[in-house]
Amino acid sequence: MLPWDVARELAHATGTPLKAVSKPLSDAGGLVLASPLVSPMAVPPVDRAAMDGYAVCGGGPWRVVQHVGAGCSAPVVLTVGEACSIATGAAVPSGATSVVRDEDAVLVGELLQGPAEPGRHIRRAGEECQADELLLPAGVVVDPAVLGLAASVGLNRLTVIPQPRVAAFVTGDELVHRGASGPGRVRDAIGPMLPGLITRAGAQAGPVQHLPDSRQALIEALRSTDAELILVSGSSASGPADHLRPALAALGAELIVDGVACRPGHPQALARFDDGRLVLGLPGNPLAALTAFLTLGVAAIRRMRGLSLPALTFAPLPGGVPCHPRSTRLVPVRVTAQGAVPLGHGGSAMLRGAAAADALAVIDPGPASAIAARLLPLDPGAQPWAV
Ligand SMILES: Nc1nc2c(c(=O)[nH]1)N[C@H]1C(S)=C(S)[C@@H](COP(=O)(O)OP(=O)(O)OC[C@H]3O[C@@H](n4cnc5c(N)ncnc54)[C@H](O)[C@@H]3O)O[C@H]1N2
Ligand code: MOO
Repeated sequence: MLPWDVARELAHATGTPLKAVSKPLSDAGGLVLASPLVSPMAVPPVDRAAMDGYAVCGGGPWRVVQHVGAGCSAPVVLTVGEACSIATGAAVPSGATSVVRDEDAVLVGELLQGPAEPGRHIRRAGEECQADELLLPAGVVVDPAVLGLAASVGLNRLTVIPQPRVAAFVTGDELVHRGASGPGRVRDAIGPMLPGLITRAGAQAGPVQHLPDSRQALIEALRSTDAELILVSGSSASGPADHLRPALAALGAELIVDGVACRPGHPQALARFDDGRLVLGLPGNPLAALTAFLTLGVAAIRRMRGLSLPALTFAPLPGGVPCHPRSTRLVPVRVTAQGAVPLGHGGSAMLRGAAAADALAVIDPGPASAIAARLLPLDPGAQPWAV
């Protein structure tokens, strides 16, 4: 049974970043830069007007000689005493010393007057970046602003790490997928959570497949997929219907994490096949499955995506939360301006607390109560935050 932090770091270390590929910008969103983003050109490439108005040369008054639209590429030259009307973003004519905004411009006949400090309202060539300048290091998530930046420096493609593929097998003869639980029937609450968790963690979710409680069926399922990460729920303990560890042993997988000292979620397991595929065992109790995915699953996926394991930020726990003497407690909390407030309903078979929560408070083992805790976001796509 490994301490929670050790298990999480081990899961991260066990993942292997996928091989970098080149993708058009339209397919690169959400992936991680595999190489630094370097601008191939100076931006802006030429001096541009920052306002709609008039480009002027020297002191006023000026005679308006022509118009320069944003898409105008013909060379325009101004000499002292001349002006041309200009649109925001248009290249300023050579000779222009300033731009007078429309609202500051006074036009009397063909003569223009207005304030014209040298350089005013002109975006200088190279002001945002120079050619060959490093803009972002490898390891940054390509979010919308990164896509826009890449486009604005003239790139059509990015070198990125593709999404890992995640297969999901939900086991349990007692499970039903429609209608109510009852004697001998338990409504599957893990299957509906997995696609969103996988997607929000930045991976590609295959269909959730349901398996009977059969060692052979599990062995065949594990053999059948080439996904980089395979989730198996509901076979993690040591009962007669819990086939995960025997199936992994039969297939020669290496058990990397065999239980984690946390509550809920202690029977979780992580194993690796010779070909590098990882298997994550999610305990059958639904909150335990969720905590296991957020602990080991997110850590392994982040490494496969080329991301580090973020340090979690602390928040105060008003009133304190009792520690467990030996295990890390994972407690559903809502993050407020006053700190992280436990919501109750955090038993391992319940999702009511988690569904209303923003995060799990990570309560380190100890003899008494914790007055602050790290926060593990319930949304695996969220950044850890502080209050
Ligand atoms: N002798 C021991 N028994 C148990 C231990 C233990 O250490 N020794 N650990 C308990 C804990 S903690 C957990 S968590 C579970 C883990 O069990 P499994 O991963 O083997 O899962 P099951 O036994 O199949 O199911 C446990 C529980 O969860 C319900 N379940 C299963 N799958 C789903 C699902 N998809 N949706 C909703 N509920 C599900 C299942 O019906 C059981 O009630 O083991 C404890 N026992
Ligand atoms: O640890 Mo179990 O995973 O509490 O429900």
